[in-house]
Amino acid sequence: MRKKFVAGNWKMHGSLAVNLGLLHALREGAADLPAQVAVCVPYPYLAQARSVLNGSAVAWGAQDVSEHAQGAYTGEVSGAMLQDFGCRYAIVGHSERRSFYGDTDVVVAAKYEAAQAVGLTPILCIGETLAEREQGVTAQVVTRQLEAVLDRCGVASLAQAVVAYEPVWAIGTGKTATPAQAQEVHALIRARVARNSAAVADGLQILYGGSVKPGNAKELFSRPDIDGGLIGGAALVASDFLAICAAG
Ligand SMILES: O=C[C@H](O)COP(=O)(O)O
Repeated sequence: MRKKFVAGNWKMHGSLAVNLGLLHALREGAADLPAQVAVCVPYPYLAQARSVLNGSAVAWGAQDVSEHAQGAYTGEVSGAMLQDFGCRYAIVGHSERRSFYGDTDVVVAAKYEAAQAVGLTPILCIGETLAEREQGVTAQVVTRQLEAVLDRCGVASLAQAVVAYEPVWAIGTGKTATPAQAQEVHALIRARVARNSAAVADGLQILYGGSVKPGNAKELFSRPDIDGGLIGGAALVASDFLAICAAG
């Protein structure tokens, strides 16, 4: 039986002052929830997340990681540095990284590998754009994105990873995929992994991301292949995020 997992992705939001109240509210509010809970914060706030969340039920992580272990890569942050700050997770392949910063499938797979090399759990984001959905190529797109990682790291690596299906057209738009639409793609992802390993597919947490709110979380999370959510905007409001976590 897979445990539900709800992760917040703060994106480029926050300040030391604003984060403080949010982190303390999560520390207290998530104490007795059955779901696993994590927040992925901007790099400068990792120390603050560690300081407030250490010893709590809430894990923390980063929103990206370099594919390089170390060296002359100005502006990059390595997996080992994230480990230094107690991170458990690193998001890789978020559609905003893919579209704004040119992260290709190959780069995303390299980042996934770099995260795992230091013991971080990558949260691998995959998902189609609106144009791709309208062209009827959703299955091909998510399969291609997943296979980039399968080809590089093998199916066994997914036993130490989380996948997040995030249809790009649903991110920050208020347009949530219907539970049936999301379930269909989640089942397809799990079936593709099962072609390589039924056991890994069975244990794999596949999160849904894209305009998840307190009002739609329960219905989404009740679908058999939806194991929780990767939450953007609603993760910035403690009561909303905790309500979503409680739906898990
Ligand atoms: O990583 C989170 C997703 O991009 C979802 O963002 P959203 O909940 O604001 O739509």
